[in-house]
Amino acid sequence: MTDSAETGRLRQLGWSDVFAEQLAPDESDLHILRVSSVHRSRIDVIDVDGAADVVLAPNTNTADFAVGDWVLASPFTRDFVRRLDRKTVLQRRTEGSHGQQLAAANVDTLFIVTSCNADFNPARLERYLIMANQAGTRPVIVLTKADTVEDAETYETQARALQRDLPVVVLNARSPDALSKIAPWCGPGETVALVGSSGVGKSTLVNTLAGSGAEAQQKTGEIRQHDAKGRHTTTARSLHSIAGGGWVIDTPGIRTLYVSDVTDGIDTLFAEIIELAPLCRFRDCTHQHEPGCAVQAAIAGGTLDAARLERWRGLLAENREKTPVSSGPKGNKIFRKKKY
Ligand SMILES: Nc1nc2c(ncn2[C@@H]2O[C@H](COP(=O)(O)OP(=O)(O)OP(=O)(O)O)[C@@H](O)[C@H]2O)c(=O)[nH]1
Ligand SMILES: [Zn+2]
Repeated sequence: MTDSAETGRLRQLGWSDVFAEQLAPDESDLHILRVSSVHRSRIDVIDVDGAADVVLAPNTNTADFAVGDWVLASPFTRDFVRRLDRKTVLQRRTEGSHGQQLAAANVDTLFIVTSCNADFNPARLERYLIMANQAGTRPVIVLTKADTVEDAETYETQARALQRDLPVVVLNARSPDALSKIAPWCGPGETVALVGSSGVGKSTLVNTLAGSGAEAQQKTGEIRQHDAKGRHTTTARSLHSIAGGGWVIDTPGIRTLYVSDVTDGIDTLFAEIIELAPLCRFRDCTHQHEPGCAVQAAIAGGTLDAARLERWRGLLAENREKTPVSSGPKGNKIFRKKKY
């Protein structure tokens, strides 16, 4: 087992008990590494001292790795030994196939970025929230371009209503104080990622997070290394250190992700509807026309937004359509019509 000073340094990299508990006694001497980028035939890793090395077996499928993963390697040969189980994993559905592509692993907080303008779209934000819930990451809504509107509070109120206890941060991504507003989620050892449409300010925020100091530039900038043929290559790292001590994962794939097989995430997002359902008179109530429906009663009473119920239905239907039958969502039965 690594000594406590070493463990303290590993924690700066995002290491936690969830990973330490996975180490077998005979693995105590192995090199602990974090994946900083994934390429077609190799992975880049870092350790507490910066860029490190790992050698994958020939023909390893690097699609099984994600930026943010923890891996173990032999300290002598640098040979890859194994990948540790993930705390959280963000995946994206690949277009035209049923496969899922890994976007990032072990992300603690997902910043869902949108602007105080026409980009603000509750239905799309709900999709991102579902994805974060499903992945096990903590979602935070970041409302950018607050400096361009008079009524930022209107957007903030709408964002807060999307999910219970949802943190919402309103800022100008170009202003230096943006960092202090998102700092609570970016402390030492914390890993964050950003999603959102083009132009909402994700790059601006990543730059703000990385800071502008020489050391930060060096840490987050491009890294030079030898490729398989011994040539020097320059590659962009996807795991950037944050000025406050945390890490931001910024891979090309992560910025736009899709909804699929996310039943649990949907249940969390629409918790107030899920909690009302058992109060309906009929156990298999579809919440459309049945007498004694607690969901319809909440809409009539003004405590539940009818549009939200519709979006819940739409997302469940979409999820059912996109999810392979073998792992079908348990929520399907809600849609099975029954004659009374
Ligand atoms: N006024 C103002 N401008 C902003 C703010 N955030 C971003 N911008 C500007 O909006 C433009 C787009 O910002 P980016 O950071 O490139 O957006 P992005 O989300 O990274 O976009 P993609 O790289 O296309 O995904 C830039 O000109 C930014 O300077 C903000 O909070 N206020
Ligand atoms: Zn009902």
